[in-house]
Amino acid sequence: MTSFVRTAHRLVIKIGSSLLTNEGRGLDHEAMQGWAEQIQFLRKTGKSVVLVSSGAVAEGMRRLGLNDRPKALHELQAAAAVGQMGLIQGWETCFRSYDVGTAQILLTRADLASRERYLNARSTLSTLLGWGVVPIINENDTVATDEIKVGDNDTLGSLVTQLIEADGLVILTDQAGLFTADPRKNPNATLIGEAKAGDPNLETMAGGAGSILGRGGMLTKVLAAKRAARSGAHTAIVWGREPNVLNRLASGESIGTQLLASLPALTARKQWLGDALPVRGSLMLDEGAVTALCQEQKSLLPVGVTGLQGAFERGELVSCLDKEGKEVARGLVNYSARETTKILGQPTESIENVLGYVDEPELIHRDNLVLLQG
Ligand SMILES: Nc1ncnc2c1ncn2[C@@H]1O[C@H](COP(=O)(O)OP(=O)(O)O)[C@@H](O)[C@H]1O
Ligand SMILES: N[C@@H](CCC(=O)OP(=O)(O)O)C(=O)O
Repeated sequence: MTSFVRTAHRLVIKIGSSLLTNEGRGLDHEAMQGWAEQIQFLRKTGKSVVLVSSGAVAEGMRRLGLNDRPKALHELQAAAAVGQMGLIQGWETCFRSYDVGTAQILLTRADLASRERYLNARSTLSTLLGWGVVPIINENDTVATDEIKVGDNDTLGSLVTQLIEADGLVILTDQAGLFTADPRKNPNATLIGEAKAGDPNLETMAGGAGSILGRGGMLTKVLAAKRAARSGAHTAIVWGREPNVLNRLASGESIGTQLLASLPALTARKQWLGDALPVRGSLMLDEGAVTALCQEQKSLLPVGVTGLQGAFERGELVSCLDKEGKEVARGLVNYSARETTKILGQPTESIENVLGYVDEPELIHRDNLVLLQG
């Protein structure tokens, strides 16, 4: 088993809060220096690296002397603002010692959901990489509210992987990798060396965060791998304190867990459509519609829809669910929820009779549809 990192050209490396802040005791400058040195080594071997760094809230809590994560949103946002200063200062100092420039990029889901801002972020990141600068990304926690936030940096890391079309995502965390169960709770859990990204069994093994510092736990990492795989990228989940972890991965040593992409990459627009936009509702599909979408590469017609949920508008993203409620696809819907309620189950020829007009013959056109296999 060889690590995919060896042949990757463009990598996103994500480092979690508890690793960075020494389990909340304060930024671990020595460890940061070690990762910066290894990233510099990777860059010297011709790889481009984008860093996704957590730790703003954890470091803010330490600087403010808070023992518990603030519950009030304004306090959480303020703590993140305090901690982000230390975080970026720390990274700047580490990379500066190797004469490498850094850039701070703070994003929210709203930035990624707007096609224009998404493309802007992409060209800024490409420009920085072209200049040999290491972009350091975090969520813009100081302005992020529930409606516009990504919520955890594993997800953000996978969105950035898609954004820059990286071929690998490396998640450094506080466990050796993905285990068959949370090793903090189950001492008999064993490490998974390699699996297929998107394998639904992985989601049942992965639990929540291990400490008050972490956000998503293993589940968000497994889901991040699934998303990254949609753009053809592989994911490694590894213990960040493993000596020389990044250099060893780059030399091909397989450490931790590798979740490998097995499907052809979606086009950049379809990745954006399926992952960056918020889902506004869902459509329940009959078996014929699921077959038409998943096996026959067809558009979704109203006749194959048996029900819906949500108050979506025309042009918004909706989930397509099979009879068991499993999401099989996502797409931009041509009719609002109000209109869809009236035409569901109807043949396309009846749309005009029922609504008095026809916007499009399909409920979701194939070009605006993303299949979610795996
Ligand atoms: N199946 C699993 N394998 C490994 N760790 C797991 C698993 N399920 C849950 N976890 C927990 O996930 C934690 C890592 O996630 P998290 O706390 O969010 O860290 P990070 O800050 O690195 O994102 C581990 O400390 C562990 O307790
Ligand atoms: N944006 C937040 C990090 C959120 C997060 O996902 O944390 P983690 O699970 O430790 O990667 C912060 O900087 O505190």
